[in-house]
Amino acid sequence: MNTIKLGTRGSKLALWQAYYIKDTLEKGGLSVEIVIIETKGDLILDRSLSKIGSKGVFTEELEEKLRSGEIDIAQHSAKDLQSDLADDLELIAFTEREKVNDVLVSLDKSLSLESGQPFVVGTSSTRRIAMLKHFYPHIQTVDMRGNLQTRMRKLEEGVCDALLLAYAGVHRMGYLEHVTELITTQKFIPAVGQGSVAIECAASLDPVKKARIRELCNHQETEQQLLTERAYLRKLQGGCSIPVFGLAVQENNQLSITGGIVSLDGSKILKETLTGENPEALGLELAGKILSLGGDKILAEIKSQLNN
Ligand SMILES: NCc1[nH]cc(CCC(=O)O)c1CC(=O)O
Repeated sequence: MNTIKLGTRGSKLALWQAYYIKDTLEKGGLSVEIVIIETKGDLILDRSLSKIGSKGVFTEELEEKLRSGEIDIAQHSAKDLQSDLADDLELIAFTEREKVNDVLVSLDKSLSLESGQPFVVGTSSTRRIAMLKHFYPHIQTVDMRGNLQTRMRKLEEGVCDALLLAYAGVHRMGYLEHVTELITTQKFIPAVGQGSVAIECAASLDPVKKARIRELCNHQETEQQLLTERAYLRKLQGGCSIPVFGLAVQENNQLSITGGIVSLDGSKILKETLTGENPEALGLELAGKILSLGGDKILAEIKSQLNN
């Protein structure tokens, strides 16, 4: 098989993920060349993602190069991927998910959300801001965009007292020593897809290549979880800027998902758990339930607030 061209963003986190995929494929005897591609999301650092608005700010340029054949596959944090993929693109693998939690990162080891002490958290995720308002109203937030190194630098400069981040990214970047609290998933349910790396390709990619890449990189349990969560997200039409959350797990051969939505000010939260067999059907069923319980109103309210 000729060399696989793997497209990736150029941030340190993206490159960690790209080398992780490259290693996995090379252990299986394939050769891989990494191709770095800049995306809109990497360029626009002065506006929060919810305000840039367009879907796929981190994926569009990569997808164009999949279509043109300049690259064979692209890697993304599964969490950053839109839930509705175009018909000519496919997700062929989801790597084994690591710890899904959000974590508090601080240079002050004593800081914790549970302690009740007030402090300032840097984040620009609408989900994290709304969840903080709901569960930890004593916490103030400041907007914090940029890649993980930039955020760590701002933390060091004292722009905030702590950051709220995905364990997965903190682990990949080697910042675990600064984690002061692992936030329970009883409260903070992660974003759909958090903790897994997804591999995307054009539907037209050589089926032999596709099958081999999938065989080497896909983790079946993770895939079932992500298909469930992504079906949920798709029906709610939540891009990454909507505070929708969802976490699927397998227990005793049963698939279950807990997910919901929270209003931007944290005042309203809906959360339900459902069990089922088929990932797609289960995700859609949860979305139907959340929408019918008032999620439709919360969603409409969020969309009008984000457009202002
Ligand atoms: N939104 C940016 C982003 N996309 C993926 C990760 C972390 C890695 C992952 O969840 O797989 C992060 C950073 C964060 O949210 O803290």
